[in-house]
Amino acid sequence: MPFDLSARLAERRAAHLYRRRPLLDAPQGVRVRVDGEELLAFCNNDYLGLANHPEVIDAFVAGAQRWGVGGGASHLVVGHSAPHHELEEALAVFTRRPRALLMSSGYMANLGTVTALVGQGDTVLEDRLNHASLLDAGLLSGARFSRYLHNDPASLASRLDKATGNTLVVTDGVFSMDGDLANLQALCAQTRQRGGWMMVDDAHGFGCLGAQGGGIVEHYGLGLDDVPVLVGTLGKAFGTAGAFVAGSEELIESLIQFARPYIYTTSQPPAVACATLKSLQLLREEQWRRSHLQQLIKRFRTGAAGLGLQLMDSPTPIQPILVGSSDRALALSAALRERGILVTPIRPPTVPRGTARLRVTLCAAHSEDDVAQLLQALEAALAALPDEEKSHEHH
Ligand SMILES: Cc1ncc(COP(=O)(O)O)c(C=O)c1O
Repeated sequence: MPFDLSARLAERRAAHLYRRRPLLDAPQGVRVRVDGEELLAFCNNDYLGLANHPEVIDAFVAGAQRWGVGGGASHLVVGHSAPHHELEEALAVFTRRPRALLMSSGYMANLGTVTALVGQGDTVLEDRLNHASLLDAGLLSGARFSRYLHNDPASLASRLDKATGNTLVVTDGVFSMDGDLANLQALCAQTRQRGGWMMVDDAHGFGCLGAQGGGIVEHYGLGLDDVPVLVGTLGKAFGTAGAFVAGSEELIESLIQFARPYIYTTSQPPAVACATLKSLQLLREEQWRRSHLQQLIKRFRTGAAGLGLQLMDSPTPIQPILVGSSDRALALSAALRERGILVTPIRPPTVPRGTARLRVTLCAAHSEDDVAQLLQALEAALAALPDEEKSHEHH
């Protein structure tokens, strides 16, 4: 009997780490039907409310009529179509980089970029709280792989001093499970000083940070020399699907030549690129989405602090409530659900042990009333938890 899968599954269940998939029976949005229940949701990454925007849907439908459905081949064979190309040009303008390359997902963009840039004899240094796709990419690359303390330029500097070969420093722009920003100015300065290259995955910053939604590099005013490798994803604030890498002409040409997850996969449906072109336009032009989101973030943080909840240092729509143990996170999420609110618990190994949390995400499609409803439900849910479940301490 080579595989004892049932023992592995039982172990996961016993540790309160078993995952199940809520079944969504509605378009993505603020009011959804999940597992047969109508719920007010605070857990998707559709930060600007574009996933279900009528103009984005129209662009997608018109794109399918004009270009068909399937990409049909990989980009290097005959799958690179005019909408993909147009989107790449628009993304280069948007990111103020010479070029951009469209990828099928953020996971693949990260895997493809890191593995194309470093290999045996090189070094890859990552924030210890980076997204799983970046950590997997570092391991797969075959380069010497080391993780520095979260957002700590001194910890990065000591590793840079020991680095060999080409050195790639990799960080999330906005940390996906905490919502805090990378300390990019200091990290970039250390990296440049010691001849490394900085790669930023700004999956959660694009659309939300910066006056024009240009993400963390716009927020800090960082150029190509500071961040030569910039990754963004299109399934979050853009509301569609896919990802991109932006940088120099040479970087993009190198990825086309060497990034295996780019080369050996079918291109995304061209209609998705048509939809993304429309959502990019809305994301840039409709500034009110970002300012409304900022209002909601302020309202939530003030209310949650008033309830004594342990928040994180986050100026972004990702507003986790630290709970501690996995069973407490599950209990609080269930208590909210009984009150008509959906907030998913996040448990190890997605976050470090003892830091299970409810990852509240806010979205421009929420109203102030929705946030007030969430706060009321949180107050009632906390009061209803059994005594041992009430502590807000960080275990
Ligand atoms: C920081 C970060 N990078 C990359 C990804 C992966 O992007 P995608 O969903 O497009 O694969 C995610 C989440 O999905 C993320 O949070």
